[in-house]
Amino acid sequence: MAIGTLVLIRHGESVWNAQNLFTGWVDVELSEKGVAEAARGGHLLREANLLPDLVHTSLQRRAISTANLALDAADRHWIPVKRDWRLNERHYGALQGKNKKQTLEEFGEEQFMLWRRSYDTPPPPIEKGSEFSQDGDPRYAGIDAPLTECLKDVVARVVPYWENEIVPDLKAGKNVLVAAHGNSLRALVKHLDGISDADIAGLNIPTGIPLRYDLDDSAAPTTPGGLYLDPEAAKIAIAKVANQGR
Ligand SMILES: O=C(O)[C@@H](CO)OP(=O)(O)O
Repeated sequence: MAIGTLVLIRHGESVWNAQNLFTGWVDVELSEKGVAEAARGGHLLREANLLPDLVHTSLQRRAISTANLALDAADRHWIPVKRDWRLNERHYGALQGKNKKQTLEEFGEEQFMLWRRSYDTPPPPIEKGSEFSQDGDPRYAGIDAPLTECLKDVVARVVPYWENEIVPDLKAGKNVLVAAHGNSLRALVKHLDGISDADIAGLNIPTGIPLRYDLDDSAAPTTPGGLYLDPEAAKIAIAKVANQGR
């Protein structure tokens, strides 16, 4: 059986993306623009005749809503869904809820970029019980939820999920949509494309634009980097993510 096609989609713009706040595990909703981006993502899937048979999402509203809106627009709202915390955004520790521009001004460019894009430097841990902490959230009952994460920590949870949960669906011939987050998708793309720990700092994922990966029988990409369904819009949106905080 031919292996299915993989499509990754980062959620549409969230209300905290619009306000330039570190978000992580805080469960914010899509902005109006994000709702439109998600629906457009679904139209792009339909135009490309890239219809998912199955969707994987995180446990966070912005990814779940994006999947629902995109699949609705593609007339695939009825497909099976699997959700898992391992596709969640990177936990941003004590930075959750903080403004990116103010953080840059307060701590300087070097520290800001270390926290935001270095592979193995996590932000300080969030204090349990503080305003933007997730302790007591029933969706994380039974897991050892992180209090902060660097990208390396995200790779350590996303890659096993990819291997054990997503690859078997692809190998069963299903086209799989993964609706997730900037940093959980950076972790997955790092693994798929074999990007080095240093080079991954320069990779950013735009909101709401489907990224197609055709795979060989071992689920390795045949086109490194995949193909955005709207490459021009992706280029502009990638630069916008890279420049957040400035
Ligand atoms: O705030 C976050 O959770 C992420 C994604 O929006 O931000 P960044 O791109 O700065 O890692």
